Amino acid sequence: MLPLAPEETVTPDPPAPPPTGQRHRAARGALLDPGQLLAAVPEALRKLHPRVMVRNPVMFVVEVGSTLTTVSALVQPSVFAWLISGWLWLTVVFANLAEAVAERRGKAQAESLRKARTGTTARRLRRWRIGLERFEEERVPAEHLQLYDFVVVEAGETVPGDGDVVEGIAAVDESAITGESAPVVREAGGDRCAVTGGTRVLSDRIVVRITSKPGLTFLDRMIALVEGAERKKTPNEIALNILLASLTIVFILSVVTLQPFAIYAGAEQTTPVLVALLVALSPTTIGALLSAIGIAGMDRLVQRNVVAMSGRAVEAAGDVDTLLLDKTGTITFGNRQAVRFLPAPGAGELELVEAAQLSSLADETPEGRSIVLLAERYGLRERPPGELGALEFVPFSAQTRMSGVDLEQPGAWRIELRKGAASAISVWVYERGGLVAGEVLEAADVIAANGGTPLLVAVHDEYGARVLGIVQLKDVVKDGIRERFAELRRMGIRTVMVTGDNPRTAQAIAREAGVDDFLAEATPEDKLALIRREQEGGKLVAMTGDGTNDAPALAQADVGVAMNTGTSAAKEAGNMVDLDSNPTKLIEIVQIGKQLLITRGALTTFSIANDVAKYFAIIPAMFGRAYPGLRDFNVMALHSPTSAITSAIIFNALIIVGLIPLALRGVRYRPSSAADLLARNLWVFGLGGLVLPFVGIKLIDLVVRFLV
Ligand SMILES: Nc1ncnc2c1ncn2[C@@H]1O[C@H](COP(=O)(O)OP(=O)(O)OP(=O)(O)O)[C@@H](O)[C@H]1O
Ligand SMILES: [K+]
Ligand SMILES: [Mg+2]
Repeated sequence: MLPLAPEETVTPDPPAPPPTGQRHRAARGALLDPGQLLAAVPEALRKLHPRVMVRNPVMFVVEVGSTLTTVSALVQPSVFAWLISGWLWLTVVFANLAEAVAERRGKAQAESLRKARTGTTARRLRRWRIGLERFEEERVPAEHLQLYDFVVVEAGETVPGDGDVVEGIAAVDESAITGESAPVVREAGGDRCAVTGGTRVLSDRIVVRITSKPGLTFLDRMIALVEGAERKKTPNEIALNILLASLTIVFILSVVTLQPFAIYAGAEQTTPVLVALLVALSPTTIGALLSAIGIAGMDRLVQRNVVAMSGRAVEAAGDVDTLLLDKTGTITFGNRQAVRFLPAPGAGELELVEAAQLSSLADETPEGRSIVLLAERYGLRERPPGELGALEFVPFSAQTRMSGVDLEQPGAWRIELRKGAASAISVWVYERGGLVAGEVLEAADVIAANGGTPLLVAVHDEYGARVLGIVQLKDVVKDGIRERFAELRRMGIRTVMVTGDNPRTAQAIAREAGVDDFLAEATPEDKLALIRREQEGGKLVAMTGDGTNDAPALAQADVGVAMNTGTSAAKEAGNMVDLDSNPTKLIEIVQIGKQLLITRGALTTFSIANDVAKYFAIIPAMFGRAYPGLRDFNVMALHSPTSAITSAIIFNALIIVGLIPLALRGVRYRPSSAADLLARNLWVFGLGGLVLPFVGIKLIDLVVRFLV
């Protein structure tokens, strides 16, 4: 037993940071603010360090080119050389700016999370003398808490670390972490026992057992994540980077080998011209925005209160083929309520109600609680346990699909009561020498076929084993869930509803909700097997879960979203945590992942199309004099060779800044199949990428012609 009222009175902690519910909104509004761009300039300049730049091969080449051009401008000064050199440096700075702006929001968020962490003092409990059940409080800085320490948290105080409530119940303000200002209830025992360090207790007093090691709390990990300290390139990003780097190498080779031909043709080119050609041809737009796109994708998840442990998980979410969704709580509202008692032939109604009530006394599931409530309407009150002899409760488990109680007056009588799934109870009764009447099973089937869940109530006593009747549980399919599944289908994603419920109920709900497939009477092992099967067929699988028995499946899934209220085992196993603990969030996560992939694809298409167009501006300008035939290609009718090249480079730099908002916000898209999206992207971003430079470079040329 744990300690009770402490003797000393303790002054509460310094006031916790103000609820940061506004945080997300404020950050979102600031996304496209030019002030944000300006504020990120110092960071963008710091990133010019070659050690940082080299991580981005395309932009590193531009930086080297800028240096060469600057040297050449110093040796052979001209307005043209200085213009090119200046704009090349700007190109690099703009690329860094994209990344810096993307990181800023995470940094701001990390800052506000840090405030929730610092300065918290813990009221740690210390056993006063070995063997005595007396405890003493001591105050220690939160960072010094060890695994398995016990701490007291009272109204007005900040929870000093992650842990499970072992005593008491409290309203907790989790806004510092979730941004959600409505308080939540956390209580000892059951599924809602987890509290997170940095949240604030609003009422009452709880004792918490710490479950995180110092420096490894959820808050610490979240700070590291949003700050990007742990950001590693994802396999897709690495692959794209290799592709971009190879393209750049090809262009370097072609530009370098161009010079001998140029000299032969009597059109020797200067360093600024060669570098400009290289930069114009290289995929600088996507090279500049790639990392910002990834950071922004993670950030969009954080805005929706989802913490992804890796960028890879976000990408996987965008590629998911199969979505596993729980029935109860995800597709339906999940508070399955008892609505009716149906006595079996030969059994009395009150007999059934009483058996159902007794078997639910210790059943903390929503189903169990609702049975006790419904029984009260029959005038049955909970009785003091002594009256019933010795009680032994049998808790509900997803494996047994039943729960109940054994009552015993040793030496006198013994009664076993069970309630549960029809199949499970039938077996239980049969094993004890009884048989379930056909009428009962028929009635159960009718309930199931209408989407309800029948629970059979059975007794085993001196007269043998028999079924007393049925409790009908009702659950309602969430509004709008059908439309969401239709959306997912348009994206080519298969939805599978997984439930411990019987196949009839499952089928009825599956049809009503419009999922593609369902798995009924599923145990956690079945879930794991289903994921493996899908993966063997080359599919990427996403799922949500909260229980400890979901942990293996969460670990196996390509995208495993753990609920924040769930057990620590589930949170460790998954690769994302939903702070709102809303299982339907999985659908949004998939959409965010898709948007990330689509944005990256669209901007890559745009970037490469763009470079093709620049080719037409620069090549005729370079060789127009040596090969008059090329002048026919000078479709843009630019003022002069130098003006053409300068305009192309200015356009190349400006397009990066122009696309930063799109990279951060993500390309807007409507759910549709991959093929449709590809076609649309080719049209919009491919064609747009081809045409835009012609217009842009021409316009810039109209100004630049007066300079060079
Ligand atoms: N508290 C309970 N006591 C006895 N039997 C129960 C209880 N709760 C559920 N059952 C029975 O066990 C079956 C399995 O329940 P379980 O919670 O594993 O799955 P579910 O809630 O139906 O589906 P999901 O996997 O979507 O949560 C239910 O269909 C019901 O017949
Ligand atoms: K380019
Ligand atoms: Mg359940």
